[in-house]
Amino acid sequence: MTSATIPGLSGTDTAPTQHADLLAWVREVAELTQPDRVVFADGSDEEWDRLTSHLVTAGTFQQLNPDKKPNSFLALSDPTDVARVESRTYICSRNEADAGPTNNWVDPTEMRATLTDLFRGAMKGRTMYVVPFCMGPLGAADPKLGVEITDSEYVVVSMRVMTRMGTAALEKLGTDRPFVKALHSVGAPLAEGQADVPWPCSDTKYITHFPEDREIISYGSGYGGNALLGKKCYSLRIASAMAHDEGWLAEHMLILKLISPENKNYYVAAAFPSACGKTNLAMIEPTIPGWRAETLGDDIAWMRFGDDGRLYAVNPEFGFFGVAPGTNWSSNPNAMKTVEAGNTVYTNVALTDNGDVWWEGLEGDPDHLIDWKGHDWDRESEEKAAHPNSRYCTPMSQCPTLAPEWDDPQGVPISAILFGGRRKTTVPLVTESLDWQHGVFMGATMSSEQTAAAEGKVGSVRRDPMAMIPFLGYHVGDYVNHWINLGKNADAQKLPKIFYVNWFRRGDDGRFLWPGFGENSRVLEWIVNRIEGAAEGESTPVGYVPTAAQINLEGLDVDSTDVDESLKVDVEEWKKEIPLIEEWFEFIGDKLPSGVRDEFEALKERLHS
Ligand SMILES: Nc1nc2c(ncn2[C@@H]2O[C@H](COP(=O)(O)OP(=O)(O)OP(=O)(O)O)[C@@H](O)[C@H]2O)c(=O)[nH]1
Ligand SMILES: O=C([O-])CC(=O)C(=O)O
Ligand SMILES: [Mn+2]
Repeated sequence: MTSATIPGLSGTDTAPTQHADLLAWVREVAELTQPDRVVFADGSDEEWDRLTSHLVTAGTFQQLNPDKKPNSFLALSDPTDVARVESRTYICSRNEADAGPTNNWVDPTEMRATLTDLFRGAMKGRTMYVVPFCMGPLGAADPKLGVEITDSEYVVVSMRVMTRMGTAALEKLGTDRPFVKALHSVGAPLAEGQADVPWPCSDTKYITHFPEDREIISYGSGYGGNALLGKKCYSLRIASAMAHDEGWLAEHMLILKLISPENKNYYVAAAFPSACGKTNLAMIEPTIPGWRAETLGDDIAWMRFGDDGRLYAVNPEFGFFGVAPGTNWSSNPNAMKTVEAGNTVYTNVALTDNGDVWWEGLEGDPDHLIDWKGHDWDRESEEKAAHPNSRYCTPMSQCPTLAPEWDDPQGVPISAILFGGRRKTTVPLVTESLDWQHGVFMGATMSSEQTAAAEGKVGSVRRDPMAMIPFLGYHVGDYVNHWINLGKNADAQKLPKIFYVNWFRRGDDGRFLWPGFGENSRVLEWIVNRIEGAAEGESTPVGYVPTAAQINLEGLDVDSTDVDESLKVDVEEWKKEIPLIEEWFEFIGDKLPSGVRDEFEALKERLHS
């Protein structure tokens, strides 16, 4: 096929690919959506400059002061388009039963018909970008490719930061390699002569996944996980379905490398729900002497067993899309150094009078700001200057603690898996599981208070299996069973040990009982020592939990009774969890594996004996 048959691709341009399926799809989408022009994104610096200049002219971006934040930009979104929209997110599997009780489902034929209507003419007045990308190292034997078609320049520049995007990915596609189709529109066509708004989007939103077809279609939102389709949509929802079929794991996990005083490396993967501390832990600065940490990923891990029987993890991403509020030079200096290096897109933070950015929790005490809604803000203002889910989008390569092996297609062998949520009560600072099956039970029943990362009531507790509830591409019962089966088929000696952590337990007055952040290295040290058989822990009804005396608290300036409280296993509090877990298991239904039910019965017995 020649490029001339792609409507909108100018006659003098030729499509930079011979991939027949890709060209056919591009033509089909262009015919349906009727953009003014079609552009293949190459990921070059020249393209970045052109698109960021365009976004500045359009009012979407403000260029930040280059002395403070080189080559960096601030975007203020439409106030209705600030987070993932779980209520508008669908898993359109062929059979409703395969989507399971945690997902919205619509019959795929019906959903495609709805979307076809919405996409008809949806890109009028806009440019349609064809964005080839690769999740995970380009050097992988079987690179995981995708192409996002989008009418948002904001998405193109963000995808360049977050994924291996452009010519290199297009070359990997060759003429016939399979790829995930990821179609996106902000859903705001422009009539002839109609002026654009800085943040086009639609009141109608659909974030849809067709797991059997390995396809994503997203309409109406320009923000984060709704629009950067390589991230949650591909690397978790679609990839979790691939992983289930192919015997691997696609997880909502950071990947961290710990280096002990003896210079031994330990790789840890940790699943916490959105806005519960993954990015912070991924970039931890240990406070205990002799320990160092390096970063491999802050949000997503793909894990598969190696020939040696160990579980290896790679991070499919290329950048960090981190929560800004609370990030500062003391809580997360490495994130600060990463963004200070420039080349960063900030969304919904506040603008200072000297062209820098500010958010709640950042150092400095500005008198005056432009807040995330574009209004004047001063210290008397009642509204927050930055949206609680405001984000920075920044290249991983700028992270000062980046592990040298971050781009290795082999991945890194995982020694420990951490699950953790945000719980004010009940859940101890750290608990070691009895074995893999018990660890899977912990993950399957983990719970957390709702945060601002998705729409919904902040603070209410929900069950969130392995922090995957918004990101499962199939039935939650089948997912938990997949975890059980991987353990059954593995060499138990080589499986990572599973731990449950909670940095967020609180005292009566609402204060955090544990200082968290860099001090979490003390918990990590205990975990590593448990792996080495070199630390004590108490056997409790919920698993092995250290006493305050069993973790290294040297030099820590906190009330020791607070540490005791953070580690307490209160049997009466745990008994109150039982009906909640019961309810959760009923909700999952028949597909819940029997091994997990056995663990529940055993827990009940231990709590009552
Ligand atoms: N008290 C306490 N707060 C923490 C700790 N670690 C992170 N936080 C806070 O939790 C919030 C979210 O932290 P992040 O590290 O950005 O969370 P995340 O899991 O990466 O979130 P997503 O990017 O949405 O998936 C921030 O406000 C942090 O300041 C901790 O150890 N203790
Ligand atoms: O997906 C997003 O918009 C941001 C994110 O990382 C999350 O919410 O977990
Ligand atoms: Mn994060």
